[in-house]
Amino acid sequence: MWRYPRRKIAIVCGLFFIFFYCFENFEWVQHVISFPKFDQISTTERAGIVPEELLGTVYSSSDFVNDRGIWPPFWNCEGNRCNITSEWGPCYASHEEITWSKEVEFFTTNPPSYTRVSYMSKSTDLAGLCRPGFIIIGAGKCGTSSLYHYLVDHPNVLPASEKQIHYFKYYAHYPMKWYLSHFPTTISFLASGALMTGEASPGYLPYPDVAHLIRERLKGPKIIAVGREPIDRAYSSYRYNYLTPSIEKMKNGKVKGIEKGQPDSYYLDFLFSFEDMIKAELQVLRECFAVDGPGIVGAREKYGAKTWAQPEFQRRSIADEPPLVDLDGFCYGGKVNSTVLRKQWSDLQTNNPEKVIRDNNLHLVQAFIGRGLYTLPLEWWYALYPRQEIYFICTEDLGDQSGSALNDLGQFLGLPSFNFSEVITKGAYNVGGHRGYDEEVTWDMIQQENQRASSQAIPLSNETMAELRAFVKPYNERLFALTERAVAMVDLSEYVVGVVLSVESSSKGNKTLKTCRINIGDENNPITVVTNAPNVREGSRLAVAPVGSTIVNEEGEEIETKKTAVGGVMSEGMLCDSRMLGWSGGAEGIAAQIPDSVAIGASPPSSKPRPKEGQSELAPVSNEDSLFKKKLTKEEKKKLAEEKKNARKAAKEAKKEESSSS
Ligand SMILES: Nc1ncnc2c1ncn2[C@@H]1O[C@H](COP(=O)(O)OS(=O)(=O)O)[C@@H](OP(=O)(O)O)[C@H]1O
Repeated sequence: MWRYPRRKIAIVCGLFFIFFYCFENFEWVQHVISFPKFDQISTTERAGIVPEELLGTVYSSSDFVNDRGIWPPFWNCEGNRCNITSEWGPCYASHEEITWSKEVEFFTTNPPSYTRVSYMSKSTDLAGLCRPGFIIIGAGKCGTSSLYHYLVDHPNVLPASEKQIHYFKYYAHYPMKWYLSHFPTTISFLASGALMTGEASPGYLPYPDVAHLIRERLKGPKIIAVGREPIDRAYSSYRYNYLTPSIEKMKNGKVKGIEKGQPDSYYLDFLFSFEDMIKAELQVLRECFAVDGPGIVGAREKYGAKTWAQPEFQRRSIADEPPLVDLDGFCYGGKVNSTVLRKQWSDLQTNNPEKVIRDNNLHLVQAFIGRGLYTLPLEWWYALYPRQEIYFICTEDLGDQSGSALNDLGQFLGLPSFNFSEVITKGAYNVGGHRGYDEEVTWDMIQQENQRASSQAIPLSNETMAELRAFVKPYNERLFALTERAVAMVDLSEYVVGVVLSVESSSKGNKTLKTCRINIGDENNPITVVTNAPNVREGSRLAVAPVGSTIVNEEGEEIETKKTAVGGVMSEGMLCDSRMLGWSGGAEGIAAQIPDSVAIGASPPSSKPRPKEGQSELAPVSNEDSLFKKKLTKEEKKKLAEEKKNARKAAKEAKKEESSSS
């Protein structure tokens, strides 16, 4: 038997390899090995734990309902009582007897505990495990790590054992018990007074079958999606998924023929530029989205007849809405983690043999733009989930240090109010291509990094940038129609920093207008801008959108700034508020203040400068109507007029009724 030990070892290793390959790649093998099917999983019949016992200890009855009267998901409660049978709140009852005083004491001084369950486990007993109350589904590189960490800092939210579990994408054939073992146990939930837990797997968003699986298996968690200006997202992904790991690989001598241990810049010659990759991807996407392109045809063929997708296909064809697209499934070479390079990139590689495209994570490296067309995957999610169960948040709002965006999200989740500002001001996670979802960087460091021009500017030629912007625009508009949130690009290069030389105030009706002479670079030819921003005075350094520059309104539409008469004076541009600059924080209609360190005539900085210690940032907000106020579209104006008319009619009728009854 052991005469040829090397051969034997090779055979055993080969068999192992074949087994794992088949197991990972062929569903039928997984069936033969037979993990319990989801519907075979029983909920435990054991008696639950009475939370009333805990009221006044770790829980208080007000924890169960927030200021807007919303219950956290899964809490089977009514009034002040929770219904305890086999399940309690988000958890399955534990088999263990719980001594509350001991447990409470233990969990106030210890982190939450997790049950370790092997993915080979055949047990269907979910006793002692809890389900997620929220799932952050992506998109990747949109701040999902920060959002997850901000949320789990809420005193009533417990973290999962890791940020991204990716169960529904990669491991859905493992038992449900394995998935739930990534969340804190029932005991730690109860003893810590937690109301929910959750996870953030950016790989969920792009896949229609993941949307369906989560809906089918969990029935309850709130879905949170994050979107960022698509070109920023694409560049972040280029750095994180391509540039940084490829340089690391070459630096460590893992690429044959390339010298190791050189400075980063040395390796750039061996890598494709952002421009190269974007051009190739634009071609792929154009082909894929053609009327009979694979994104549309593939989606129809794969999902058109599925019971859960069919109604949406039908609805869209009757309503004459754009067809559903399966971008990741059919535009980038098929399967996730596929090593298939689409023709456009393999051509690039053939023509530039000295350059490399890494062969792992190809699905991310090929989808820099695609992953930012958020509306395409989200349209599947919105078709499968009731609107009130999905929340879309913009990355640009995540850094709002007042915490208001997070407070709104907390309300949506049904959490008691919490000052998220304290958590956000500490910093952000996974910044600037740093690897590691749990790595926090302070805002000061982020600002320093942003100020280094090289890390800021997106390296695209003007033509490619314009082409890319035009390409993503209709998808941003579709996203706005779906979610009412805009992720439009702000091109700061068209705006200039100016200093106010003089201000003249005048009244127009109940508005106070200020006519400002502003030096935007040519001291002898200042421009005139009329504004009603309350925080403008002589010497203010501000950002100006001059005539000819583009502004993006709240609907995501681009409008060219024109010379316009305001209060009888010709205004040669407008002042920018934070939203126009894409800065987080800062009230609407308040002119963004630029620090003295930014030269007159230069473009404004891409993130909001932090005020110096003790320096008040802005003048008080005025209640006056603002020049920056949202411009209504024709339809919106019509709708508003109709609503006002109906309200007047209703008021009249009510009055009539009142007088006839008296
Ligand atoms: N609070 C806040 N505000 C604005 N932007 C933020 C915030 N937190 C994280 N980020 C930026 O998001 C990028 C990381 O996203 P993810 O954590 O989703 O990345 S990952 O997909 O999990 O790898 C990463 O982008 P880049 O720095 O451009 O790479 C982060 O800087």
